[in-house]
Formats: sequence, C-alpha cells, structure tokens
Amino acid sequence: MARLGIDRDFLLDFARLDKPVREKVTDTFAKFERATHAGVHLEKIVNARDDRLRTIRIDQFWRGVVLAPDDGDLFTLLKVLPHDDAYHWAQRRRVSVNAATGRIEIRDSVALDQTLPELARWASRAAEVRRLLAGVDDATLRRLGVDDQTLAFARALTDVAQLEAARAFLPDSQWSVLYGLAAGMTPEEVWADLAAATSTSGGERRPAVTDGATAGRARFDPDDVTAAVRRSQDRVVLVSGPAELLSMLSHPFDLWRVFLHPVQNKVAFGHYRGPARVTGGPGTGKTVVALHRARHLAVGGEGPVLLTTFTRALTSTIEASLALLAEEVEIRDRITVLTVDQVANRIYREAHGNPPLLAGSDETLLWQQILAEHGLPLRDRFVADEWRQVILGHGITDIAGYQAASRAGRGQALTAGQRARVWTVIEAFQARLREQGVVTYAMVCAEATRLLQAGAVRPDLFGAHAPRVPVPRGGRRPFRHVVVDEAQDLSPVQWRLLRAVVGPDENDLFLAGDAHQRIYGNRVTLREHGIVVTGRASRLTINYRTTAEILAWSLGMLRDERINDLDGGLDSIAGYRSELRGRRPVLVAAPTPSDELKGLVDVIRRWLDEGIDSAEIGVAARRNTLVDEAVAALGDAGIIARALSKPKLKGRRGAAPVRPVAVGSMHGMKGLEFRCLAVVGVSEGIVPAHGSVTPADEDPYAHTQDLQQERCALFVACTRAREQLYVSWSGTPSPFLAAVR
Ligand SMILES: Nc1ncnc2c1ncn2[C@@H]1O[C@H](COP(=O)(O)OP(=O)(O)OP(=O)(O)O)[C@@H](O)[C@H]1O
Repeated sequence: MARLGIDRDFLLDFARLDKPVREKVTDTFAKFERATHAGVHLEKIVNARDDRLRTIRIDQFWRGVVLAPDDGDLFTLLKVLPHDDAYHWAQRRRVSVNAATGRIEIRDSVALDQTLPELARWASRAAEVRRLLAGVDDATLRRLGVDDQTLAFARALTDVAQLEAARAFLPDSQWSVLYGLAAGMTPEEVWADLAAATSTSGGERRPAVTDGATAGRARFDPDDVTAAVRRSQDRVVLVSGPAELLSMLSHPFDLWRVFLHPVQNKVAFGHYRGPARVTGGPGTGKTVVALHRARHLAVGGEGPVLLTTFTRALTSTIEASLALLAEEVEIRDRITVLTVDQVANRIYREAHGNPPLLAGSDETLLWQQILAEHGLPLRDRFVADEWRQVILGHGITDIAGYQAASRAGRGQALTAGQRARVWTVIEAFQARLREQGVVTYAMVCAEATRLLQAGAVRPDLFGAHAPRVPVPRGGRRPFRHVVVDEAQDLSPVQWRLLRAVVGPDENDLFLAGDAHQRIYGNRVTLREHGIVVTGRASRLTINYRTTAEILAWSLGMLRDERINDLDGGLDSIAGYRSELRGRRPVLVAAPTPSDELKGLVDVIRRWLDEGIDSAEIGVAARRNTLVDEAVAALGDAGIIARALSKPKLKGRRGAAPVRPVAVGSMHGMKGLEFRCLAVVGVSEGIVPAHGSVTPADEDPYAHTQDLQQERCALFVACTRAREQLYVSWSGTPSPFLAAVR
C-alpha cells in the first residue's frame, strides 16, 4: 500500500510558517494521507534534474515538493515553499541512493556543477597548497559512499571553509564523511557512524571499511529510491496514519521526537541480553535516546518501566519531554518518572512510614563530633564517604565484610588496623543515629534495597501495570525495565537499589551518562554492583546542541584530565564533534565584581535586542550568592530574571506569561540548555569553589578528584549554550581558564 513519508527538512520549513499557512499545509497533507494519494494532483516540473520530484498545490502562493518514485509506493514530502522558490528548489535537485548506507540523499546538482570548475581552477593555481583530503585515497572515499560528482569536488578542496560552504549543496551524508575526514577522524571512525545505519535497516551485512573484497561493488540498488527512503530513518519518517501526521505537525520544532541519528536509533531500539549503556559528550542526545528507549520498552508491554535520574529538576525536564514523545495515555502510564531517592523513599515509607531524615549539615556535625571523640585523624568528609560509598554501597554489615571490601576509587589506602578503627567510628555514628531515631538519605536507599532483596515490596507499589510475563526471571520486582539518565552521578548505594528494583533479565537496565559531566563525588565500578555492560556499551559522538566553536573551547578545559568511566577504565573526549557553526565564546575580564555585573547586564540586553527570547537566555554561577546578585542586577536594569532554585514567577491574571531569564548554579544547569548563556564569576577563589576542594597536603588523591569535579561543573555549565557563550570574571581568572584563554 502506498505510504507517506515526512522529510526532516519539510518539518523544519513547516515550523517556520505562519499559523494560517501551517493550517493549510496540514489540511492538504491530511487529505493526501487519507486519499492514499489517489486523485491528488502532483505537478511535473519542467527542466527538472530529477523527474521523480513533483509539486503539490497548497494554495495560490504555497507549494509542497514531493518525491514520487515511479512505482508510486511511497511519497515523501521534502519541502514547503512559496510557489517560485518551490519550483526553483526542485529544478536544481537530484535524489540518489548512497552507495555505502543505502539511504537517500539530495543534492543541489546545479550548484555542484557550477562550483566545481572554479574550485578546480583555484586548486590548480595554488599548486603548493595541500589538498584538504590528500591523505585519503579514492577507494576509501568510495567505500564511505562518496560518488563520482562529490569525489571530483572533494579532490579540488584545499580548505575546510570551502567544505563548510558546500554543506548547502552536497548530499548530507557525503558531506559528513568529508567533514569527518577533514576534521582528522580516521576512515574507520567515519565508518562507525555510517555502519550503524545499515545494521538497523533490514540486517544487510556491512563489510568493514577496509574490506577490499566488496570494494566497488554496488550493494544497494541505486534506482530503488523507495527502498532507500525506507532505510533513511534519520531523515524520513514514515507516517502510520492521520493521527501520527497531525502529532508530528503539531510539534515541528522537536526533531528529536522523530529523526534519530542511526547510532541513536540503534542504541535506543536495540535488544540487549542484559544491562546496556550509552555514553557520549554533552549534547549528543543521551537523554533523547533514554526517552526513546523508555517509550520503546513501554510499547513492548512486558512490564512497567522506571525512567530515573538523580535530581528533581532533571525529572521535571524528562517529564516534559516524555509528554511529547509518549502521547498515548496507555503507553505513558507504563512509564514511571522518579528520582532514585524518590523510589527509595516510597519503598521505605510503605514499610516504615515517613523516614525521619537527618539534615545534611547535622550529619556533618555528627561526624565531626564522633571523630573528635575517637581521636581519629581522618577528615569527616573522608569517613562519611567511606561509610556511604564502601559500607552502604556494598551492603556491608560487619567488620569482616569491611576488611574484605573493595575500596576501588577511594584513593587513600587503609591498612587493616586503620579499617578496624574506621569501623569503630562508623558503628558509633550509626548507634548515635539510632539513639536519635533519625536516618540519612543513603540509609533510606540501603533499607529500600534490603526490602527489595527480601521480596518484601509489593510489585504493584508504583502502579498496577501487571507484567505480561507473570513471574519474570529473578522473581517479582516493581519494574520490568529501568532506564537511567545522568548515570555518572549516581552513588553506589543508589546503584544497588536500581539493581534490586528490576530482576536480572534481557533489557533490564539501560544507562545513559557522561563521565566528563560528573559533578558529584561518586566513583563507581558498576560490575561490583552486578551491572555488567560488557559487549553492550555504545558511544554517541555528534553534538546536536552546541556549536563547534563552543564545544571545542569547552573540551579544551578537560583536555589533560584523566576521567574514570563507570567500569574502572578511562573515558575519552576524542571524536566528539558538532556540525553546527557559530560565534566563538566571548571572554571578558572585569576589574571589579560590580563591573562584572554591569557587563552581564549589557550582554543580556544585547541578546534581547538581537531578538533572542528572554526564556532562551541563561546565566550560571558557581556560588548561590552570585546567582542572587545576578538576579538583582538584572532586575535593577529592568530585565526580569528568576533564580532556578526559586518558585516560578506568576504573571498577572490574563496577562501574557512571564518569560524570565533563568539564573542558576552550575550544578543546577544540568539537563537544561539555552540559546545564549553567560557564565559569571569564573574567578580565582570562586571556581574552583574554596571549600569544595580538599587541600593537597591533607589528601592528594581527594584533592585531584575534587578539582576535577569542579572543572567538570564549569564544563557542564558552558556546554549548556547552544549558540552564544559569554564567560566573565573579575580580578584573577579561574585557573581552569588557563588552558583556553
Ligand atoms: N536526533 C536528533 N535530532 C535533532 N535534535 C536532537 C537529536 N538528538 C538530540 N537532539 C537535541 O540535542 C540537544 C541535546 O540532546 P540531549 O539533551 O539528549 O543530549 P545529552 O547527551 O543528554 O546532553 P548532556 O549530557 O549535555 O545533558 C537537545 O536539544 C536535543 O533535542
């Protein structure tokens, strides 16, 4: 049966139209979809480079451009433009099937033909200039899907700026191949991005990039455009009916809902025989993948899905995105979105009532008091972490267990004698908590884990979503699947809880995270908690959020850091890239803090004058006092701003909603993004924050880890910017800026 496909570019055009035109477009294509194209008139285009391109009338002024292959099986909406532009666009374009991926690609054939001679002339005149892709031979380019016309163009390139300018007319995936190679990626790395596409599209075997046996042999029918469209999940979505069409057209800006990169697609919809993990730099779409994964598992209907992370601010952004992705009530109801602490709390409450929680500051005081009483020359933070990370984190209940425990990632070694003394202090601490009748968050988590392991938790505690499989492997648990976002910041005790909340089974745990964005002091080796992802780990490398300029600058801050992953190895920033271009970050030194705030007001005013919506502007600072000062300075200048930690501002009844500039701590920025972002107070003594770094002479290991955490917090803040980043300080700049100033 004939079907309708929507191309990514069509949706982007549609998003930019005025509402009345959008309504007409929606009407036209809803009719088109209902009539299954019979009786709908598609206009041929005179002088077209590709006669499979047609136009469709929307009204007197607007036209849609449709790819209508000869077999009439699949119609793809490519563009929606004013009448003359639509014809002009379609006349110049040629559709082809990429030889490496089998997906469709569209090029501006006329522009390519016109640019090539000039480029070749320039290249031959500048004979001493090295050709951009001199290091890559033709056979490799062909294996990566570069065809004759693009190859000729690629050979004439001498500068990456020429390639950037050619983005508008080269076929998409071939452009990405050339750009990746020009940026220093190896053919194998470029291939890895492409190869994933084909393993999700019908299971055709893909040869390695170096596989000489298949070189030059066509693997996909170059004329079968319909098959190519079906393989192109990253740019065309096939509509399953009018409801899906309307849903897509009602959220045209949210491309992530429908178009996934082949690697994202493969990871989100994969079948895993156990826990799986996806890593990737900032903005590579890990949250997007986690959301699609959760929906996919919910659609699978094997049982309830927990989608979890570590803060409430993150769960609220996840909730909002999930509302867009899982619109069907039945599917949405199968997904529970809660922080790990909320899950623990609910389990604890069910068994024991509300936990009498000890405030964090009181916990610190108690540790200090007990350490003083026992005369143990260790820092309170060290012993508190030892208790949380090692003892509660491994469910240790006696001294023998502690003596035998792995302390991987804890730094300072402890002899058996020292461990015995630490154990005594910890016992005294726990006894004091019992006397006072209070518990800490970590204890709530540990107790919830114990209850789960003892089978003492009702399987329907989080909702009555009876699993289709009556008793899953590993016994009844509240969830059949768990999807974790921002996995790098969970603590060992939280991992134990998550391991216990879902039975060991296929597709049980799915983790998304980035060790470079670890902003809390948790060091975890997942294997120790029964979560083994070996053979089921993937990495995303393309940043969809931030421009290449902002990304490269931010990555510069982490270049020499040794970042531990979640499995005892090291993570790397190699290969993260963005294909978006923009302005370089602006760095501003102010003589005094008040001058710095004046500079902040000026830059925000400039952004507002440029037409940036105030809600798309953010300000980040390390200290909460600086957050308050920034809100006040903006307020005094007549710019409405809100501290993220404070309740939302309410407008007057009937008035337009208030859209304040968001001001938050670097930690509070996690999970957010802004078109324009100012990071202020990046001065010595503030970044890294004074009290947050253990002095090197007290504990060199903790010192290094604390510094890294602070550096990561600045990195997280800066990578929230999509288009413009402004970084300022007063007095001496932060030492973290030394590498990038
Ligand atoms: N396939 C896609 N198509 C369009 N936009 C995408 C795609 N994938 C991700 N994005 C967009 O990129 C931005 C970053 O995505 P997301 O928040 O999922 O990344 P992340 O890896 O979780 O980032 P971080 O680790 O920095 O929090 C979002 O605006 C998202 O909508």
